Amino acid sequence: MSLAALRDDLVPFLAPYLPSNDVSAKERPFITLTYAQSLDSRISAAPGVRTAISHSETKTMTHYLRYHHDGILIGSRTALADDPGLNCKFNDEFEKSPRPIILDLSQKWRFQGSQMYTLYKQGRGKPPIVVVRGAPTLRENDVDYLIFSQNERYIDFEILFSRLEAEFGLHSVMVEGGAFVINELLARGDLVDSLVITIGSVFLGKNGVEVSPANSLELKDIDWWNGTRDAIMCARFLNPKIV
Ligand SMILES: NC(=O)C1=CN([C@@H]2O[C@H](COP(=O)(O)OP(=O)(O)OC[C@H]3O[C@@H](n4cnc5c(N)ncnc54)[C@H](OP(=O)(O)O)[C@@H]3O)[C@@H](O)[C@H]2O)C=CC1
Ligand SMILES: Nc1nc(O)c(N)c(N[C@@H]2O[C@H](COP(=O)(O)O)[C@@H](O)[C@H]2O)n1
Repeated sequence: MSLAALRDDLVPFLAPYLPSNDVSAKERPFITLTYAQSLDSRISAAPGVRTAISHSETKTMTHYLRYHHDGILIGSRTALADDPGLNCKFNDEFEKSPRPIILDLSQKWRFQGSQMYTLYKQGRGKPPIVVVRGAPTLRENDVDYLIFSQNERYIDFEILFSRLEAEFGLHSVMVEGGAFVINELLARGDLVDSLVITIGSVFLGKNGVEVSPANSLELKDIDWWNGTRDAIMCARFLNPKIV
């Protein structure tokens, strides 16, 4: 299904928060943390339940962000629950799809049979980079593996992002979720260059999957966009520090 047209006013609104076109290698990529949340700070109606929060206007905005990023990162539970495509449908410019990056340390997710696989085979998406702990138990065709040591329970995002730049040449990565990943990155504001949050006009209730940082955080460079049903807040972290 094709996307709604991008609202004209979203282009100047988002411009200051997008990665630059500078392709020279840096220590790490430009990082955008972006997700859609309800009014009660939930990103899905219940654990493992794919939940549409964004209106078609803001869904198109997400594909516009995908158009502007080299990589798109999600946690394994989002990959398993949502079976997402993670491609770029903006103007049907599928070749501008970001490289999916799946944090799948315990190796539960499979590319074959996924929506990402179907899109890749149709030439409408890219194959993933799967982040694993230890040697992959099953090496799938067309998948790149980013291998961490068996001893590492949780991956330090600073190291992960540096490796994505150094080993895969990704200059920009948008992090879409899920809650576990978002909460971890909210605690690492020093690594986040832009924050783009869609707020849908819905309450998802107490069973919903909540996003919330461990500590209070202050923002700067805040701007708001109002759509038909959703709003988007763009910002940067003020005094980001490691908590
Ligand atoms: N509204 C929105 O914008 C979005 C909503 N969602 C929703 O979010 C929900 C899923 O979120 P959630 O359950 O929190 O799961 P996540 O998608 O955040 O995945 C969590 C898993 O990712 C791996 N992981 C994350 N961080 C690290 C790290 N630093 N080091 C190693 N492994 C890591 C772990 O996998 P392992 O278990 O292998 O160790 C962990 O169990 C779904 O319902 C989905 O629909 C998702 C994205 C966006
Ligand atoms: N922007 C946005 N709005 C919502 O309402 C959502 N539920 C999500 N979810 C994220 O998008 C992924 C699905 O992507 P495809 O449409 O399949 O390409 C999903 O896995 C979440 O990361 N995002």
